[in-house]
Amino acid sequence: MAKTMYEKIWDAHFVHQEPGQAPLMYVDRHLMHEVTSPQAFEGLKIADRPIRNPHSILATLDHCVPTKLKDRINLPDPIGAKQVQTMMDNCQHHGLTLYDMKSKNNGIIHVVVPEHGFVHPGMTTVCGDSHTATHGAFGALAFGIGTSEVEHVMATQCLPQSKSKTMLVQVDGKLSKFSTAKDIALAIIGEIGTAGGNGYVIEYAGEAIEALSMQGRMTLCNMAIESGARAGLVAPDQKTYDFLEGKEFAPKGEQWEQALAYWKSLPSDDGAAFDHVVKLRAEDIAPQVTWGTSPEQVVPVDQSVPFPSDFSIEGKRIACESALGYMGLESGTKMTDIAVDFVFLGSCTNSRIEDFRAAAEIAKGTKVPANVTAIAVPGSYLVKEQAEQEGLDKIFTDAGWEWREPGCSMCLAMNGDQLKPGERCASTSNRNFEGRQGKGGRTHLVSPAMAAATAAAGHFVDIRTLEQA
Ligand SMILES: CC(C)[C@H](C(=O)O)[C@@H](O)C(=O)O
Ligand code: SF4
Repeated sequence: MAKTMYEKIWDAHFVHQEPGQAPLMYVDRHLMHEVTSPQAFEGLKIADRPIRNPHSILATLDHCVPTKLKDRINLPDPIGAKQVQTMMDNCQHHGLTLYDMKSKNNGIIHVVVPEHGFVHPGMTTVCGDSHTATHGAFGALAFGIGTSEVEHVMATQCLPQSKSKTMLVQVDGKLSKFSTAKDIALAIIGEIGTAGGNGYVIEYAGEAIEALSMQGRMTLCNMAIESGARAGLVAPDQKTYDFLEGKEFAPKGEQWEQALAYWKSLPSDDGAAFDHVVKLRAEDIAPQVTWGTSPEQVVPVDQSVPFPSDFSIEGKRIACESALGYMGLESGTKMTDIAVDFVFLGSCTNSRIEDFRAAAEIAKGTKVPANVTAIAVPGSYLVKEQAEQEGLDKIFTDAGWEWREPGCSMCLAMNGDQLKPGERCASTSNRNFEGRQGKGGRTHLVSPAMAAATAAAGHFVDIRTLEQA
């Protein structure tokens, strides 16, 4: 019978099912950061259990890590400092690979892991972090788990998992040069809503997805979780293999050939049935900006803040009213008339080298207005190094941006980088919930190029109009 990629990975990792209980799935890779692991290590200690496969684990420090160099030596926040120290102690005790703040490999877990080729097509991958979906870009089944599950996986290398339904999101046609993977991700969420993916694993396919670079596919899969899906997947292809070949944790020699043969068997079979299919045309996807407090509250940049009456479903109408109040916005305001106080270029959605290249292209020769703060935060030290070699840091600092050390930074207010109440931010991250970037902070999600144009103008800009100028 024709199978989807998800079904193939599922079948290959099925271990056992007790009657009346969820199936047990084998876990290949376990990613870790300092926020969701301490209680799991504590649980192991109390039960006096070892870690079953320390080699399946790769850990980093990212969420609590300050991005100002001077603060990285003595962390100003005692809670963050304790989480960081606990992670270092736990990894040392169990002999785990940890990219700590002194490591040249340090950075955000979902940026660092692909840099070293740690996750391969067909692998099951978990992490106590919802944006684990990022690694679906490699055709791996990757998803976030809770802290008690982190402990369970460390002890057993298995996870009780119910089987998901399958959704195909097919994006046909060609994207305009102004739109990016981020715009595709936001447009999909705008279309299906933040609950649209509930109970599903999404496979992204179609000409526009095939045309994305590996980094673009990571951005897209990163946001699968924001549409409510368990995970996002893109079929592996030559781009995937080229990306992985030669990386530290990629198979070598004969094992590479064997792996390649397996990877090539993974894409969904012709005629495989999906439980739900959504189709979009890439040509229709304009640069997107969120106006509300949920990623689904999004419009193309040339449109206006909606009216509650635009929504026929009552829940969405109420959500619109509440979001407008929190965001301090009036219906009918053109998105391009909304001024910002802050611009954040970073997060595991958009802090890879291609993101900095795209933003720098627009930032070049511009000046951030005096009343705007713009920070560029590479996702890892390797991204930072590469960007500096290309002179991108200079482009940003010449334009009045701050150039920071890697970490989650202003994606979430956990490390000193945050908005003040009422401040408005154009952000390349993935969540615009109330208080996400600081209590009372107002977040608008955009692509890196849109963020750079916003930083230069002090308000949102339709980047499609820039070239004609
Ligand atoms: C801290 C962590 C549990 C959280 C997540 O799961 O996503 C964080 O990374 C986030 O983006 O909100
Ligand atoms: S960058 Fe943001 S979304 Fe990604 S792991 Fe860090 S906090 Fe979560």
